[in-house]
Amino acid sequence: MTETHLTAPVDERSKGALADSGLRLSLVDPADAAALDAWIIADFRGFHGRRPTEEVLEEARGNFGGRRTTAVYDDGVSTPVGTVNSWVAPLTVPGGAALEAWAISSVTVAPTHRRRGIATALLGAELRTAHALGVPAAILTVSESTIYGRWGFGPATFATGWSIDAKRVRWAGAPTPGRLSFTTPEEYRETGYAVLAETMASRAGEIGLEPYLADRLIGPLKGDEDGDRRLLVRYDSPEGRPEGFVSYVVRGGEEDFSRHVVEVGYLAAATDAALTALWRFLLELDLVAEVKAWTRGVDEPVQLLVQDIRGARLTSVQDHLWVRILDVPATLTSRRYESDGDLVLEVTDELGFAGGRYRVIVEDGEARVESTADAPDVTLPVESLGSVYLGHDLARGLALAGRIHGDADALDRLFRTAVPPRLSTWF
Ligand SMILES: CC(=O)SCCNC(=O)CCNC(=O)[C@H](O)C(C)(C)COP(=O)(O)OP(=O)(O)OC[C@H]1O[C@@H](n2cnc3c(N)ncnc32)[C@H](O)[C@@H]1OP(=O)(O)O
Repeated sequence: MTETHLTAPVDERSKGALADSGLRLSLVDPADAAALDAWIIADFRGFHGRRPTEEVLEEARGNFGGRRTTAVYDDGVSTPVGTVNSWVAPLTVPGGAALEAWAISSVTVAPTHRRRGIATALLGAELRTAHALGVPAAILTVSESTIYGRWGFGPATFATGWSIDAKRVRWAGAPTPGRLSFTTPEEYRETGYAVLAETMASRAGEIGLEPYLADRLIGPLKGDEDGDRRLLVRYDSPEGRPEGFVSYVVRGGEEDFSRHVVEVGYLAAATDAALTALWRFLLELDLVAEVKAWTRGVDEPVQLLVQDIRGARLTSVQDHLWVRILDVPATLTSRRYESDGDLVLEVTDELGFAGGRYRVIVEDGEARVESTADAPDVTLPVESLGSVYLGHDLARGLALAGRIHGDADALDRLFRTAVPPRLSTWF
């Protein structure tokens, strides 16, 4: 039987390193409810979440069944002192293909055991396992931007936050035909999966979502404090085709009933018509003073959709998806390019997965990648290659920071895409 992320054995090197510190690295059997519950409790605690109720645990056990779940145990301590899980997710790359990527989540180390190398062992194990299985890249979204560079990850997409003064802005976008209607997660789930799949496939940087990640966007999970306040509105084209939805919560209004605040949970739009219609719906809600949204793209057009541009304020821009390339030829040939070119890249990789000198020849938007001994045009660490891989315009800044050497402009021309990559959710 071919090994998969679920069946590959635990990484011997990390197991040995942890054993030297009296700790035990082990996979959690998804059928072992008690072990999985203890892992979930440790995971929630690691992110300062509340202790999960029985109902939340039951749901989470189902959600994590398809993931490789790894724990570090300090024998005698009832919950794991380290957690991580992983699965293989389709990452949309420029041109629209799906690259198999090793998605990593739930990296936690108990505060009682921090800074003893547990995360180092966990991340090393993940990367070696992914590499051994032939998965060409690893991806994650991060709690802090200071953690993952050391393991060869580079920030590859950025996410924006918005605050829109709903009393100030007036719709200035195109007409929005099509139909909006309230729905419920139960009623909409299957349709919502399809809309999400289309949305995710339409932009580099998005990932195909497991049912759990999709459910989280369509409707509340158990234990969601806002579960009974969350509203769901669908958009269907004039022809009746489902193309988008928005979930949101309305708060406030206590002081002044005409000044509620709308918090957008998620806005999915497979088409521009869905995007504009859903923004318009949010901005024109009565009794609302402010609309807040997060995890939008760096090219979110909302300012251009209203008359008073300053009524739509960008409140945050932050690194979001981080990419770790494990196989340079496989990743570079899977995406498309918007101009042709020929570049020799010297990639350095301290962890030894992806280092080497590669000639990248792009013709008609498709790349061939060959090992070469020719002089490099560009020398860069693997994390910088991860940063430019999905098309973001980061090459110049990385060159200024000394993290790309050589002809960064040529690298930029070859790798950058007209539409920047985006990841619109967390995982
Ligand atoms: C994909 C995700 O899941 S993102 C979520 C990450 N998890 C969290 O934010 C939860 C709270 N934090 C934690 O659980 C832990 O602090 C972790 C997982 C971030 C780090 O675990 P530790 O076992 O303490 O890390 P470890 O001892 O292996 O440290 C490795 C190196 O990273 C550094 N490091 C660890 N955490 C951080 C941090 N938050 N910021 C900066 N550097 C860090 C260490 O100083 C060490 O550096 P060195 O090799 O130069 O000495």
